[in-house]
Amino acid sequence: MDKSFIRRIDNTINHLISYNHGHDIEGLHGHPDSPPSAKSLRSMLDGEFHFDRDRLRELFQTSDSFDEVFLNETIDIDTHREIILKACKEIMNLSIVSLNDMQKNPKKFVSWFESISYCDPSVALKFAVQYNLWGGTILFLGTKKHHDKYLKGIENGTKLGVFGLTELGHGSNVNGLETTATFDSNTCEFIINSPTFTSQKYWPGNIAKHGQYATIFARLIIKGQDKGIHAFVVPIRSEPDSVNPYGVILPGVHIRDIGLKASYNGIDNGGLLFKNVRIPLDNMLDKFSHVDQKGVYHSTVPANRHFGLMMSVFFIGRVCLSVNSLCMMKVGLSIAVNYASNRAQFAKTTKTKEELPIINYTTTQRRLIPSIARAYAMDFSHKYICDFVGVKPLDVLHSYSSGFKAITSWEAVNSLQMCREVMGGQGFRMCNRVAMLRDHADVVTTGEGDNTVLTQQVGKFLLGKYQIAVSQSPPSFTGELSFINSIETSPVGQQLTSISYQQWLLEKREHELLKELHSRMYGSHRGGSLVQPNTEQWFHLWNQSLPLVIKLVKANVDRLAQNFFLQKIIDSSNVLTTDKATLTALKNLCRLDSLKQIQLDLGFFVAKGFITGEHKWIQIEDEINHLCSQIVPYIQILTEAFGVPLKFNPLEKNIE
Ligand SMILES: Cc1cc2nc3c(=O)[nH]c(=O)nc-3n(C[C@H](O)[C@H](O)[C@H](O)COP(=O)(O)OP(=O)(O)OC[C@H]3O[C@@H](n4cnc5c(N)ncnc54)[C@H](O)[C@@H]3O)c2cc1C
Repeated sequence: MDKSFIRRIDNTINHLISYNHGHDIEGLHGHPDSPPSAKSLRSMLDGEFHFDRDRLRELFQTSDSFDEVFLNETIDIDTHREIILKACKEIMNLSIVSLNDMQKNPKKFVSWFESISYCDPSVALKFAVQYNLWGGTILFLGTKKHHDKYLKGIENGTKLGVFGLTELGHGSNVNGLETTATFDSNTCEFIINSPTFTSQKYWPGNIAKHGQYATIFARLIIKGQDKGIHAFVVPIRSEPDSVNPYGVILPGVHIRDIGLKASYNGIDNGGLLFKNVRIPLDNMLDKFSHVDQKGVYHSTVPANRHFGLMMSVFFIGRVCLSVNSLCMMKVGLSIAVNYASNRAQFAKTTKTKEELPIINYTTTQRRLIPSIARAYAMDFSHKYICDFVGVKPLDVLHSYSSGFKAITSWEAVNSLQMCREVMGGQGFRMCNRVAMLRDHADVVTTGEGDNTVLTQQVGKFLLGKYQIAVSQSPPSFTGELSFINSIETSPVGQQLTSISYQQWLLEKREHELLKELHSRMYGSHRGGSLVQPNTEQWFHLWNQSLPLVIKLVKANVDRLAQNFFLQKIIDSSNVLTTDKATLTALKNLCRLDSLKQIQLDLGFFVAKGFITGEHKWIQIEDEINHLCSQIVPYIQILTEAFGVPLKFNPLEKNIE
């Protein structure tokens, strides 16, 4: 997005809107004349793949595989797992996406993944394992021979598989994996071994019951030399037959069932150990490196980049999990908004008989509306991020997917907790889904990379870019940091709801935090003495800076989310069918989201002198209340636009 364009964003949006609609948006105060168009909002959120989304909604409504029996009665986990597999097969039968879409049409794939997240969350996670991870390793790390052999069966569910990265002893630090794949020059095979108890593959779905194959990440050992972590396809069960629909466990493979979990009990997570399991040479996924018949190792990438490169291809999987948590949040908000709009408690005065729907209470509005604003911001952001695949470098995409996954899933958990509370006792009932969704969204904060650990990767990426920029004379900020070049020394105005002012605050915060982190790590706090990376001193400094890193990543995501939201408003204003009231609603949501994020970090802005004035704190409260009061009349339109299928929106009808 062009920087100077953003800088004049208030004027620009006004101009674009008046150009298209003959109306000055700043002239709109109070409620717009008419509510936003549910149809326009729905079409923005459904995006270009709305037909696919509708086909899925239709399936969910009509098939009893999506009836979520577990919400109404206790079912054993085995039954649950079978229901989930059946539901996945029905989705597969629609043939909406192919595995190749992860590479060729990621936006379509992510949109599909978000749509399958409306129903029992185990369905989406089963697909995350089968398509994104097991399928993803074959697609991204394998070559033609692997594609020909596996992709079709993965897509239609006849070859179910495992993504075996995490071990009992190593979760976040997967670089420390212990499983070995030793090349045997006599037979030209690899021997897969779990040398210790802690080296067992631990957690992956599809282990305990359904998986026939596993992609196993293991240390490649050739002639006693450790060549680092590589990926191998290892059969773990025999071909299915009429007696054993998922085959029998193969010799040398040991499997355990992880059992009941706090959520996702439709997934057969397990532990997996290998004792001298032999696999042919061809089972090495050899996109980046291979071993020839003579046992000579060949690689197209430097050893120190090999593992990082293997992991970075999972960009789309991480975006999928992020939109998965976003979808759970949207569903929860839809349910809670229905409840709050219909549930009446207390009258305005003792003389009045009629009780007020709880949505009228400011606290209810404050618990729901800022999250709705965030949901819109995150939705638009993820769509633009998908557009960057193949355009922006892998490290930038990795930074986006990691930062947004962390901030979105954390927000989803907080928001779903708020939804639960807004619904009082009804929020506890499984059949009302919100508590169930909260417990599932929770796992997204850990899966596909623990959020806290992911933020460190984003922090290191930003720090590295900053170091390159400031080492030049004069400093030159490009790419992801180009926003720094044009931050004004002081804001043009200080009106709290001015988009330009909000943008200035968000940019200033990110820049200041980055400067602070750089100063700690690169020595200006210690008179400029440079700390060598990969030393104990560097570790100590980095460790001390971790809370700062999380703040930085939040700042980075908030700034980007505002940019993406503004881009969406501009793009929508160029679509003649987008009416004025819808654009006004979007603008209010954008302002509310930015102001809410600023409020959450008010101490920083005040301490830095970016927000001044004795009464500013209360003015921010009032502005947020005011924006919520502007939005509340059309709150149901905003959540209806999320398009939650009736079956998954239990309070669409009355409380039972
Ligand atoms: C339901 C579920 C399904 C899963 N499916 C799969 C799968 O299909 N395949 C697969 O391979 N894996 C899977 N996983 C594993 C998942 O990827 C790991 O749980 C995750 O990477 C975190 O590892 P861990 O659980 O060992 O946590 P740990 O690494 O033990 O982390 C515990 C805590 O320590 C903190 N921590 C760790 N290192 C640092 C550090 N350097 N700095 C600061 N804090 C740190 C983390 O933030 C975290 O809060 C699944 C997990 C779950 C829960």
